[in-house]
Amino acid sequence: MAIIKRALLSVSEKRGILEFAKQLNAFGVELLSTGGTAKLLRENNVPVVEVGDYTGFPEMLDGRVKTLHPKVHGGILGRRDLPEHVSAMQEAGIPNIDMVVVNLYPFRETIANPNCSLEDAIENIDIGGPTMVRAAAKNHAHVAIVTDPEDYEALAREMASSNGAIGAETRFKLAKKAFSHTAEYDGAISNYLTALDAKNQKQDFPDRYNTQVVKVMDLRYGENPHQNAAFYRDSTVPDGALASFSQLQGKELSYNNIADSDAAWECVKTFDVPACVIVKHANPCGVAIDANLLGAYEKAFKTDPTSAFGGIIAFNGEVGIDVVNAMNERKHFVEVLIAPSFSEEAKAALAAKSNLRVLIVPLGDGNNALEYKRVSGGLLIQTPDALNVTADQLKVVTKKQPTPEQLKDLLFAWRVAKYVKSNAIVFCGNGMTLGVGAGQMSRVDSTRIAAIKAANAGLSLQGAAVASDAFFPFRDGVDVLAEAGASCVIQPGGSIRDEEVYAAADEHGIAMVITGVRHFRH
Ligand SMILES: NC(=O)c1ncn([C@@H]2O[C@H](COP(=O)(O)O)[C@@H](O)[C@H]2O)c1NC=O
Repeated sequence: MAIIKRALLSVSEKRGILEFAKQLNAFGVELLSTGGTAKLLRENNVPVVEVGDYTGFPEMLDGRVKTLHPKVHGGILGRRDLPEHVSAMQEAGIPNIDMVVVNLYPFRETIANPNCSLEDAIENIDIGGPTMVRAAAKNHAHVAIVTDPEDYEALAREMASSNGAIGAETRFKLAKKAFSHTAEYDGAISNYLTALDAKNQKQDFPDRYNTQVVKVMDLRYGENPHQNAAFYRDSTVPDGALASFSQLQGKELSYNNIADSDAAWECVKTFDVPACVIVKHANPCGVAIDANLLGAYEKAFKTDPTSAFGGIIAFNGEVGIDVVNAMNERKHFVEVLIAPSFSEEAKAALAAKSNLRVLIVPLGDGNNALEYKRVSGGLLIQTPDALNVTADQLKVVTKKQPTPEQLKDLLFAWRVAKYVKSNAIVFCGNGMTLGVGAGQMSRVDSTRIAAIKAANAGLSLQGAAVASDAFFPFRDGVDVLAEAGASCVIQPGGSIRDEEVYAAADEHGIAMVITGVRHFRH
C-alpha cells in the first residue's frame, strides 16, 4: 500500500485543486507546490511549502525552471523497494514524493487563437510538467500521478477508505492516463510545429500528423467475421457527431452498424425540418422530409420497402409512439434506430423489442476537423465536405426555368445526393426520394438503376426532380432520366460536353440548374 505522505501540486488548470488540496491536508499529507498553485492554496489557508523553498533553489528563467531539480525528481523516481535507492536518497537528503498532481501549460488553447505568435506557442510548451508526469508515471509502483481534475474526487474517496493510501491498481491506471496525456500534448506540439513552412506560415497539413483516439469498445468482429475490430472516439467529439451516442437498448453494435449509423445520422441531421433517413450498406435507400416525423418515415419507407428491411433508420427529432406504431404495423425490421430523443411512450414500446439497437445522439452542427481514409500503407486526409448550396447560388442553363416547387425538390435531391456513394443519381418529388442509384461505375447505369428501383417500388417518376452528384460526361444520362419522366435536374456542370448536355435537356423540355460544386463520396 502506498500511503501518501508528501504530494507535489503544480497545475495550470486550477479547477478543483483547492478542494483536493484541503482533502490531502486533512489526510496529513505534506503539500509542495509551484508559484501560482502555492499562492492559491496559501490564500485559502491551506498549508503549503513552495518548491523553491523545498529545494533551496528558487524558480528562475520566467518559470522555465521551477521543479527541474534532483530533490524533486529523485523524490519522484526513487524506488522504495531497492535498498541502494533508499540509501542514496537518504545520503542526498531527498525525501519521497508519493503523489504528483500536475496539468500542463495550455498549449492547445494557446495555438487555437488565430493571432498566436510562434513565440507565444513556444512559451506555452510545458517542460517541467511533462517531466514530472512521466517520472511519476514511470514510478507508478510507488507514486500516484494525477493529471485529470475529474479524478480528484474518486482519489480522495479511495484515500478515505484506505487510511490515506492509493492502491496499485489505481496507480497503474493513473500512469496509463498520464502517458496518454503527455503523448497527446507532444502530438499537438509536433502537429503545430511541423505545419509551419520555411517562413513560419501555417500550412493546412503538418509534415507529421499525430492524433489520439480513445477506445469505446471492442467489437465482435469487423466488416466480416474473420476480421477483428474495435470502435474508437476522438478525444474531442464535435457537437452532434454520431460518436457521442448513448445506447438506450438492444444488442451489441457491430462494425457495420456503426458505419451505417454514421451515414444515416450525417444525412438526417443536415435537414432543418422533420426528416427520416433509411440507410442500407452506407447508402440512403429512403430519405424524406415532411411536416412531422411520422409523415417523413412513411414517405422514406415508400422509396424502397425491400431495401428498408434490415436497414438503419435515423430521425432528426423526438421519436414518438406514432412512429414506433407505424414501424410495427409494417413489421419493419431495423438494425439500428437513431434519434436525438424518444418519448417515454415510444421508449416503453421499443423496450418490447429487446434486440433492437436504439441510439440517442444529441443534435449539433459540428464537423470533424479532418476526415481520414486508409489506403494500403498510407492515409488520405481531407477537410470535410461541409458545403451546402442555396437557391441563390444555382444557375439555370436551360430554356425552361424550374418552378419554385421544382426548385425545392431539386435542393432536397441535391442534399440527399451528397450522402449517396458516387456515381449518385437521386430522383425526388414532394420531399421524398423516388429512386436512388448509388455506387455505380457509370453515371448512366446509376440513372437506369434509380429508374428501375422507382418502378419496382411502384413510384411514378413523372415530373420528378433529379440530382447528379457530379457532371454528366455525356448526354446519355440526361436521355435516360428524361425518358423516365424527370422534369428538372440539378448537377454541378463542368464537363467539356456541358453544351451537349444542356442541349439534351432543352430537347427533352426539362429544366436544368447547375451548382458549380460536386459531392463525390467514395
Ligand atoms: N519549468 C518547470 O520546472 C515547471 N514545473 C512545473 N511547471 C508547470 O507549471 C504549471 C503550474 O505553475 P504555477 O503553479 O506557477 O501556476 C504547471 O502547468 C506545471 O506543469 C513548469 N513549467 C514549465 O515548464
